[in-house]
Amino acid sequence: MRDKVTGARRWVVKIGSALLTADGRGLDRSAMAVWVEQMIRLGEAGIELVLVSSGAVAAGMSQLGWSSRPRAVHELQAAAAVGQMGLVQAWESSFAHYGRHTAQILLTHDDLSDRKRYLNARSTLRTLLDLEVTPVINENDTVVTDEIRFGDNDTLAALVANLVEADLLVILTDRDGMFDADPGIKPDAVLIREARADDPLLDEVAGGRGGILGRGGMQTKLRAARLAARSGAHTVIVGGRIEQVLARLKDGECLGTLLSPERTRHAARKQWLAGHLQMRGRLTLDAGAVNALRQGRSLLPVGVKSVEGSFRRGEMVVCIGPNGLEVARGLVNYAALEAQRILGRSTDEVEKVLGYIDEPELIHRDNMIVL
Ligand SMILES: Nc1ncnc2c1ncn2[C@@H]1O[C@H](COP(=O)(O)OP(=O)(O)O)[C@@H](O)[C@H]1O
Ligand SMILES: N[C@@H](CCC(=O)OP(=O)(O)O)C(=O)O
Repeated sequence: MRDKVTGARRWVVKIGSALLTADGRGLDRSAMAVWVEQMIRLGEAGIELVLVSSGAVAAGMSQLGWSSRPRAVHELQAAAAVGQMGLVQAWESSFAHYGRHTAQILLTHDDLSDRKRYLNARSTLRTLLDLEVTPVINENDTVVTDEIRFGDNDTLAALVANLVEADLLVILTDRDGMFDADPGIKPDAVLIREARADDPLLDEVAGGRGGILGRGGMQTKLRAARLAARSGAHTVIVGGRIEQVLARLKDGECLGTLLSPERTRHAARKQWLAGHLQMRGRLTLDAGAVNALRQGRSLLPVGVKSVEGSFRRGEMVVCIGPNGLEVARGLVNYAALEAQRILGRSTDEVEKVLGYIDEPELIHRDNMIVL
């Protein structure tokens, strides 16, 4: 029984090219339908799920009648642009059987390293999850080069897991999990059931590159598990063709390889916030807001008495109590000029003052450390 898996409420599921495209013969729609059925059941069990789907290049190659993966990046990008259409259509129509919608999100790593774009992507994803729409994410292959060359949706999936604060990253692939050697080279290799993501011994076993369609191999999956672990998420690398794989994972069956983080999600997030960012401004709060923050709630504009500094959306600010002492720090949802205009205002008034509303919170509790 894996309680970290059965207890996970937010999952990121990544499906690699090799699986999705039936080893190069176009999209495997029947396999997609089987995963969708399981994802729908997970949703019914109260799990929020984000899908990271590769397969655009492979689908495009088959639509264009190409039998071998091109080397030139512009050809890969063209194939991805063609294939992405079919890929999202296939997901959408499969979810539509259950009266559910999907949403296409194309991201690059740069989008997630810029704090403003990071927050924007995060609000969109949160909103989609609230609307019970399944986001289907792929790399924005038209504008990336290295990623498309190396096939790195594993890393993208891990960054998405950090972004949405997933509890669990499930990487579905064409093997049953991570073996102690590449099973393509050593047929008697043994499946690793569980390990710590940071275990250095794993570097040796994950040495090989992937197949002709998927490109990352186990190396990128291991790196993804380590990245996901930074925000406290567990990763399962598991065979996507195993019958009812997602449902059985949810039920706690020991399928695939479970890679665990060294820290809890809360500790990981705190460390990330504490270590990486420079303070750009100060918000002075009233006593009510200080209490709310101490009870684990978000900071609303209504509890803010003054704003100092020239910060932008997504930057780090410090929150000071009425006694002048620091209470919290966090990533702010509004730039300084806007924050000035909405301080002391109720949530209803924010939209009237600004003419729009990004988020009701000035700092969301997930983006804050209370001291
Ligand atoms: N230690 C290992 N355990 C399992 N598979 C491995 C290992 N090392 C290398 N591989 C290779 O990685 C491949 C899966 O990666 P990849 O082709 O990139 O798939 P995907 O498209 O699912 O990302 C497997 O088919 C396997 O040959
Ligand atoms: N983003 C591209 C390539 C990503 C890729 O190859 O990833 P993977 O198969 O998961 O190793 C695509 O959709 O084809």
